[in-house]
Amino acid sequence: YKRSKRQQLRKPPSPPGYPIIGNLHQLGVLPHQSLWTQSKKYGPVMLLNLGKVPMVILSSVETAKQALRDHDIHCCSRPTAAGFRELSYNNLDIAFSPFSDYWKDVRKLAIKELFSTKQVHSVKPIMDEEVKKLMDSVVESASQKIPISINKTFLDLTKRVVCKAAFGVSFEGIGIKSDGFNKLVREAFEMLGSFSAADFIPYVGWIIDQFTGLQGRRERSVRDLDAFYEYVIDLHKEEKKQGREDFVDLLLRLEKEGTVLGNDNLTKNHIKAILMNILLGGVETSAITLTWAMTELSRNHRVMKKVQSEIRNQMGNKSIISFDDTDKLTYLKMVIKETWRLHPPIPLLSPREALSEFEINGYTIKAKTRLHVNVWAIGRDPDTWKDPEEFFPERFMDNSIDAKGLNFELLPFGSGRRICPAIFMGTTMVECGLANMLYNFDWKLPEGIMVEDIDMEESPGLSVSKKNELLLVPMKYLDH
Ligand code: HEM
Repeated sequence: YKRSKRQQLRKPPSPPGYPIIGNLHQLGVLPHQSLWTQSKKYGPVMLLNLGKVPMVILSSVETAKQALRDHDIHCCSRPTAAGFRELSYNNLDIAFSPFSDYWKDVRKLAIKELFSTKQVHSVKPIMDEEVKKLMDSVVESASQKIPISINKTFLDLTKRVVCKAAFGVSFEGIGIKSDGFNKLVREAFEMLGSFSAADFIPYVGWIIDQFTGLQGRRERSVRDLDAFYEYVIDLHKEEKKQGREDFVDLLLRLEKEGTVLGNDNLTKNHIKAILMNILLGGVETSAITLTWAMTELSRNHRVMKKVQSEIRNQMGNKSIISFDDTDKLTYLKMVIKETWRLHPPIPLLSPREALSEFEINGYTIKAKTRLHVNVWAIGRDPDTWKDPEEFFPERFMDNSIDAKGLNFELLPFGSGRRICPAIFMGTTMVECGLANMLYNFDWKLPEGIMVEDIDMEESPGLSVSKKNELLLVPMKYLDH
């Protein structure tokens, strides 16, 4: 009986690998790209063996739907991995915690207290103030006709908003230099996205991590982030603040009240782990989207002009566009969706782990298999999208595809039980940041740079940002 059961199992196709390491060497520096190339040969359900760990890559709308909708309950856990474990104080956060009562409770709490529509609305004054500061600084550069780094400008905006909203301090109040802070966040994302040999090769993997320096980098990243959380928490304990309760105040209050999540009492480590999700989730993903959007617009003059005239016609003579003004900006929303199609900030989504056996396309996915949905590949699939390499926002005109996790063609926020809980907050920051930059300024390339010179190279990590700086010269559109 056992043999006949085994014969019924159909393994997904796999590229050939080496003994011990399996397919580990085939991941490359940008795994979403190399896995996309492999999936063209081996199909939309592909099995790789990373040392001892089986990993399935799903690369089509249909297979993503089967996993994240039909079998979500079978694969809504997260695998343990050295990077996730160390950065999340042993999986005490939301994003990397395995499926458990603790995860259910902490996610519920976050949705109610941190990411609700009401909370996002309470952040509106902060967002308006920070956007205004950003516009003032860009006006300076415009008056001197000097190019600015779009990557840094947007990262500056999102970190200022997140620091104020979540940690209650202005960014300068944190005491880390701007570049140091950017590095801290980028390094953490690289550590989260790195494939650590210790996770895949028993007994000797850790030696490889020591040898490659990965272990040292990870320890440094954990230490630096920990110092940052300590500083922010101490600041909150010292001060008797008036006014709006920020995320840290709220978590400290819940700790004091003896809140229980799953079987755990909320402790300082739980708070730090949750702050890690807010910091990393909140700062980079939105800034990455904004930078790619400006990059695509700089390469597509027609789309740039069209979106600017929509914003300028609709907004009249405002000085700042608030996030509740963006409802009418339908073409802007299409531009953002098109950016997410070609440049999803987390191109392989965060990994899932199968809790029990199930089937996709008739192939057996065994319990404990690690799953990744390659949303980057889905966005470029010619069976789903006409001329997929072209940046053409109008493709969203005659359909109701949105990015909220129900249309499997476009999954920048994932789907199912693990979907990003902060879709509203993320979308709001992106729409507001982009609308203001396009409304207040025209943009041109620096002297001697042609459109063909704009590169699209990506930087590795769990989230994938534009590797090189996009430099653009702002020109003030109107004096309000
Ligand atoms: C444009 C902005 C954003 C994008 C594209 C994005 C994308 C994602 C993706 C792809 C996931 C994994 C979904 C899955 O596994 O199916 C995720 C999870 C998550 N995101 Fe976001 N995110 C954004 C903004 C934010 C913000 C602003 C925050 C918090 C302030 C945040 C917090 C989280 C958390 C806590 C999770 C873990 C959910 C869980 O595992 O239960 N994200 N996000």
